[in-house]
Amino acid sequence: MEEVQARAPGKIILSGEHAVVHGSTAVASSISLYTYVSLRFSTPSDNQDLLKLQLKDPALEFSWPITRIQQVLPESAAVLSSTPASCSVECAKSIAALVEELDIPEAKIGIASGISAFLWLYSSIQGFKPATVVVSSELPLGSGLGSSAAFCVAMAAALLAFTDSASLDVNQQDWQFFGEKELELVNRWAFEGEKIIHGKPSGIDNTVSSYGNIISFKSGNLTHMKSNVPLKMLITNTKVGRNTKALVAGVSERMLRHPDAMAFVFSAVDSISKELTSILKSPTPDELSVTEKEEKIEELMEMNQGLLQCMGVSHATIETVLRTTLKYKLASKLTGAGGGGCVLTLLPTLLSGTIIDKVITELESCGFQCIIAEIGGTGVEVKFGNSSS
Ligand SMILES: Nc1ncnc2c1ncn2[C@@H]1O[C@H](COP(=O)(O)OP(=O)(O)OP(=O)(O)O)[C@@H](O)[C@H]1O
Ligand SMILES: C[C@@](O)(CCO)CC(=O)[O-]
Ligand SMILES: [Mg+2]
Repeated sequence: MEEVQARAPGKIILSGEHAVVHGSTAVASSISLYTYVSLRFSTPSDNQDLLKLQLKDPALEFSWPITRIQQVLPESAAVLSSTPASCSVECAKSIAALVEELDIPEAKIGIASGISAFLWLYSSIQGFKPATVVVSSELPLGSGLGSSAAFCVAMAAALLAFTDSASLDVNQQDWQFFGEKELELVNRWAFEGEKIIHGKPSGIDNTVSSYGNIISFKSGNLTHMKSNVPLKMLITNTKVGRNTKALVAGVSERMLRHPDAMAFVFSAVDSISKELTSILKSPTPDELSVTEKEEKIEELMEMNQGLLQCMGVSHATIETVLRTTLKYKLASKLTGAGGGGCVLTLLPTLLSGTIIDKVITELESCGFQCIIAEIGGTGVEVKFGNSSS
């Protein structure tokens, strides 16, 4: 049987987005919303030499003759699946040519980077085999919940599942995790995909999607942790689309214009993330200390949001969410790249359901979409057999 499914979670960044690209510490958590990738290799009875890609979320399908891909991407055949490699500038140009041939509708042109990442990962890990790949997601795309990372992690997992690098039980029909060494390989390949979509990613998004739970991350070094505080977050999607690559580039340009001031901003974010890490890791003996910790976390979120405004990545709709939740004495901060997208609001343990309902009603009356997702769930998993099972 030559079919496998992979699923990888989205994420929220509790502190440190953007600054993490410049070497500060960041704290991120997986959330229980997943992207699914199914991979089925063609058999001789299929009698076709196409690589097919079905993207359920933008409702688009594409296919390429394998010979066309081989003609355009000969060098990727030299890449070993056990040695993640970046897509070279020449290769990126070749892939761009393949993607331009697709005539993607202008309104959905943002998915071009995802298709490019797919072509690089597929040809590098699996070479030139006819297959059908289907992608679907519970995550809003381009909203700050790590949809690109979940896409790349689930894709890398499905592609590696059939290689010698993966120590998996192909006869097991249930969801299963990779071994530690293989999971690192999935994460490193996903990072190569994120580079194509994000431009200059820090690696925190694909790492928390690969490993799950909560991580403290600084320049590739990570600390895995489970929160000793029962963090309950309201996620408000402003539904303002934006592009992480452009927002990350904008912060780098501001840093070049104001190097000293921005260095202090990044350093302050580093301190906030380190304090948040120690709060989350410290034991919580009783309810009082939970409330005390929640108050500290709220203050850190508020301070981080102020620094994100310094970086120029807030947005009018994000400010509307901040003002609305502040009326109820709740702390909020953007999560992910900002510029629209999603905003986190901490819901303290002692907050009444009535207040939560009022906040959600007011936010949704602004046209926003609110979800309360469990945070700190599992990382990437794979399941052999067809996706209907
Ligand atoms: N399910 C999917 N199907 C197809 N393409 C996807 C999917 N999920 C993500 N992508 C690709 O990733 C892009 C969105 O990535 P982007 O980094 O801009 O947003 P995000 O990852 O949701 O937010 P953030 O990086 O701030 O967490 C899409 O435009 C598309 O190219
Ligand atoms: C904005 C950013 O810090 C997080 C995006 O979710 C980019 C990155 O770290 O790759
Ligand atoms: Mg992304």
